[in-house]
Amino acid sequence: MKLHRNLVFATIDSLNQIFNEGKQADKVLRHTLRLDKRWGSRDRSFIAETTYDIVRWKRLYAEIAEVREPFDRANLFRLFAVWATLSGIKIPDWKQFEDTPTRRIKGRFDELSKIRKYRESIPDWMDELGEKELGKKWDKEIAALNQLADVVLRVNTLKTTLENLQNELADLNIETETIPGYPNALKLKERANVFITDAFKNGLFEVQDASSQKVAEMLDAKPGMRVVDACAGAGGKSLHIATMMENKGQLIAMDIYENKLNELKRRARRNDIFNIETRVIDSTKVIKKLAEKADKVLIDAPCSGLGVLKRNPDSKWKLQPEFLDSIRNTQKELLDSYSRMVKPGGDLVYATCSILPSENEKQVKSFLAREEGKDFSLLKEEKILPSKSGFDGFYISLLRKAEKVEK
Ligand SMILES: C[S@@+](CC[C@H](N)C(=O)[O-])C[C@H]1O[C@@H](n2cnc3c(N)ncnc32)[C@H](O)[C@@H]1O
Repeated sequence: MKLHRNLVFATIDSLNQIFNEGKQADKVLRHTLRLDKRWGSRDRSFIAETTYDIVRWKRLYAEIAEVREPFDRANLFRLFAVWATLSGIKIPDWKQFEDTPTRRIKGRFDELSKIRKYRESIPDWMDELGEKELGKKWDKEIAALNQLADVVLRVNTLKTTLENLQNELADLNIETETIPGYPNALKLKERANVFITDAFKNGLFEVQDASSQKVAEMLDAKPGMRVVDACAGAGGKSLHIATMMENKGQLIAMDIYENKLNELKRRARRNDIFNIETRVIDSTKVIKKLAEKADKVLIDAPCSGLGVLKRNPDSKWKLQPEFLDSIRNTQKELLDSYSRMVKPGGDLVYATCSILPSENEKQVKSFLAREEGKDFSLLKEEKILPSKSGFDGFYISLLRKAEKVEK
């Protein structure tokens, strides 16, 4: 592969914004990829994939290159040279790459690969936490979380069928395959920008990881029910739930951020979904008003996001251990407070995109032992491990509230 100067420079500029200006990788790339109209899809893939690779392997590459943060431009080129050398790409004779020690890079790689926190390129605290919570399993999970995520679509069954969508995409040379056990999912055989297709613009599918598609399935909302999606965000799960409800009944989508709910409404319109009502949680009244009124409540809780590192490798560097303590506290509060919306005999689904027991089964266990959870019992739980599923790491549990006994 020949390296092109403008693509390498665009990659270096993106890295500078992510590492030195604290910007989010996906936002930076969205902006960078719009900068030059002459770039074709291969050029864009090069910039995006290389940037993500260097973000993912930042600690390992920095250790190999013997550079420390904050990275100046020369250091960013050194990280790039490590990436290129380890990818088997010939380093060009540009002045930025003068004296690149190719042999030393390979030697340092072999040496550092013996130590997990370098091999998997993660902060010390994350490595310690993973081992403490998952023991021997951590090795496999963190390795799986460093693999590139597949692109998975969820078919909008209100507007098309899996077969029709598969054919429509195939006509555009976007080949997909079904995934056994995931009835509405299609996996792209090769990465492609599906967002520019008419099928996407017409709401025939959403991009949603296979594990995430299991959440609405566990909730199993039926047409005509009243359902609350209490942490709906931009509505990834809400859209799926509303689709399963066939637009019949009421889905109340809540979040503390109005802008996320506005995005949800936009997506709902594209999907031809009409039974979602949004509510901003700006006081406890919003929850109280719905006390014991919902057939089903989903708490897709804010979490560490450790299960989705494949997709967001920069969160390895943005996450802080103190955030984890506070988020566990939030999860506990949400379970205690939002579970009150479930009517007797109704269901509560608690889910996270984390693989840490302290955010998952331990939260549920202590909820069931508290006064607030005394009427609930655990019916099912699924711990989706990235090493086994090949998709994101998730935790999903189904709790049922007891019927009221007449006295
Ligand atoms: C895991 S994300 C939800 C993702 C969303 N359900 C989806 O499928 O796209 C967690 C959401 O919880 C929201 N959140 C944080 N604190 C909250 C609170 N106290 N009450 C309700 N939502 C909250 C966040 O804004 C975020 O959108």
